Amino acid sequence: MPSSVMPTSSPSGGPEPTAAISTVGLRKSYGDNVVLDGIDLRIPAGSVFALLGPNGAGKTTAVKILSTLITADGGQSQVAGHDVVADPQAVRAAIGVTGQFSAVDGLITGEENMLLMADLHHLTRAEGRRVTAELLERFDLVEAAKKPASTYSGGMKRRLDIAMTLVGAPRIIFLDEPTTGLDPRSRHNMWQIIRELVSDGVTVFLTTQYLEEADELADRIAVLNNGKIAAEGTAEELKRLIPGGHVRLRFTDPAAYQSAAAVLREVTLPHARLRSRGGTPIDEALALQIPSDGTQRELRSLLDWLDSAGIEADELTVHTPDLDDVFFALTGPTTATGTAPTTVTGTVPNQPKENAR
Ligand SMILES: Nc1ncnc2c1ncn2[C@@H]1O[C@H](COP(=O)(O)OP(=O)(O)OP(=O)(O)O)[C@@H](O)[C@H]1O
Repeated sequence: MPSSVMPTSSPSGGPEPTAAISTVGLRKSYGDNVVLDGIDLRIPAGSVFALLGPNGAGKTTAVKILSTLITADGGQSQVAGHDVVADPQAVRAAIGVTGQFSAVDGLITGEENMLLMADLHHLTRAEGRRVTAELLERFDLVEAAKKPASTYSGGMKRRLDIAMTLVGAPRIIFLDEPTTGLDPRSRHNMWQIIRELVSDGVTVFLTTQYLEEADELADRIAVLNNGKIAAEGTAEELKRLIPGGHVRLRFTDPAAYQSAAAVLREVTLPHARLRSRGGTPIDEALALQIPSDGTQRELRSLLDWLDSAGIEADELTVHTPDLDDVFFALTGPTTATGTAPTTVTGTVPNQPKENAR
């Protein structure tokens, strides 16, 4: 299993872009719990960086250190060209932070929340009103502006939270799990907002549990595990690190499924869960998974083999590795708890060599 840290230098060999955020040997422990065990990061200005990791990996801890909320035990960090320990005020002036727990005060209106933020940033009254009006418009909150924030939906609250973060026009924004708990539409809206921020030149440091989110947004992704960066690179680079391609055969007839599974030795039948709805047996997991790199040559060979073995699936899909595969491969089996496989894995006997890994 790959565990090396990928190079962060510019692949073109040209001069490296200015780093908005960089860390060298960052360390943090709570008692015996070593949370960050020497983290090196270099995040170019104007890019989106996603920090992935299982629950408790230390993502929020990293955000807190870089945003000067807590101090590291060792190592160095620079944000917007300022050392976080030597010059925390300068760092704070350059950044915005939207945490997992909203800064929105539910008792006052959205507009009042924004004006409060403008006061905190020492904007004049007129400037505060101008910025507030502009941001409420931009985040589609004009209609709700005069209503107490407690009446807002989760997506509206999150938009207000980001709008409040932008009052100070930060060049670097930390978004700690910005879409947790949002429905798919609100999540896509938030992604659009993040893309717009980046097109304005803002650097985004994102932590997320959603691998799809990192895939959609991030220029570079780092996977944090056991206190270290297990891998770092673009989504494509990370996907290439691990084998995970497979062909999935799905059956609607349990008997056809079982005879195919018998042919594909080493199957684990208990994974196939038979369910009954309204008296009709429906098996959502009548699926077999066969390792494959998805090339035309391999697929042709696999189809020939399936024909010769008398296996006829109702659906055949080709899967290339996704970030889920990367995440599970790099962060170990314990993180897969609760995600019991819905497929069974078999090897194809007597197949041409390239089909059986
Ligand atoms: N103030 C604290 N005192 C003691 N331990 C802490 C403290 N803050 C965090 N930890 C521990 O540090 C580890 C990392 O926590 P952190 O919140 O950074 O993880 P995370 O990757 O953000 O997790 P999640 O995805 O669940 O938010 C956890 O084991 C957590 O229990």
